Amino acid sequence: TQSTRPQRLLSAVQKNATRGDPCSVVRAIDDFCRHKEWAMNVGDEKGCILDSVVSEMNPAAVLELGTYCGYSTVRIARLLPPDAKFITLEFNPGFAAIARQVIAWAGLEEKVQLVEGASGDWIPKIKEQFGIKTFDLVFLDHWKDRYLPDTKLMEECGLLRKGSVLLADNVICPGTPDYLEYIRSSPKYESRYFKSHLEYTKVEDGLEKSIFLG
Ligand SMILES: Nc1ncnc2c1ncn2CCOCCNC(=O)c1cc(-c2ccc(F)cc2)cc(O)c1O
Ligand SMILES: [Mg+2]
Repeated sequence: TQSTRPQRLLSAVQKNATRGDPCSVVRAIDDFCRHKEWAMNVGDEKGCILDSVVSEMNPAAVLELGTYCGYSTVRIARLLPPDAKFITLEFNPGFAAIARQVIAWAGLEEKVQLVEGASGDWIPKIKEQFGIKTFDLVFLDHWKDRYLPDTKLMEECGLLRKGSVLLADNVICPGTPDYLEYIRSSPKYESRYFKSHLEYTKVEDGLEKSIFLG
């Protein structure tokens, strides 16, 4: 039977990366996506911006919306302090199955809780299910038309505190116009755009970093 692109990406990790070495897993995925098959990981260029945001925050509680193959999950988890809580939500069971194996190859399965399901269904249940009060950092990288409704949902569910950071991928390509309009005009957020490129291409894209002011 035909393999899927995520399966071929996992094979490239298992072939070229060292078990237990997150950086080699990140490098193997970037090499595969740059030289073999493009895939919608945040990539190396935007990944460096993600790394700097995570490192400067040293977050105790992180939420990722949209795991895909686990590339950004590994990038984030490798930088977290030992007892940090990190939840990543993936809707697609096929993607989730691959991501679990990529995260395990990096040796980070203890640091990440991968939950399968839709963000809109899970966000209201996170507090009770995982004993999390608020998130210090949320990385939005799922359906682009879910960024805005899910941000409002996180506000309503009290998952954000003064100083919580939302970091949104793809605000230019594919684009999240309603989210950008809301977050940049809302008095509840202080936003900044980090100009970059769509992963593995010369097309413009960027990350929007927004601090919740409470
Ligand atoms: N827990 C959840 N709840 C709800 N929905 C969920 C979910 N978990 C997953 N999903 C479903 C959506 O997951 C994938 C979303 N990501 C993208 O679509 C994406 C697309 C491009 C892209 C594609 C083609 C181009 F030509 C140019 C750019 C680039 C990117 O960097 C992207 O991130
Ligand atoms: Mg993305």
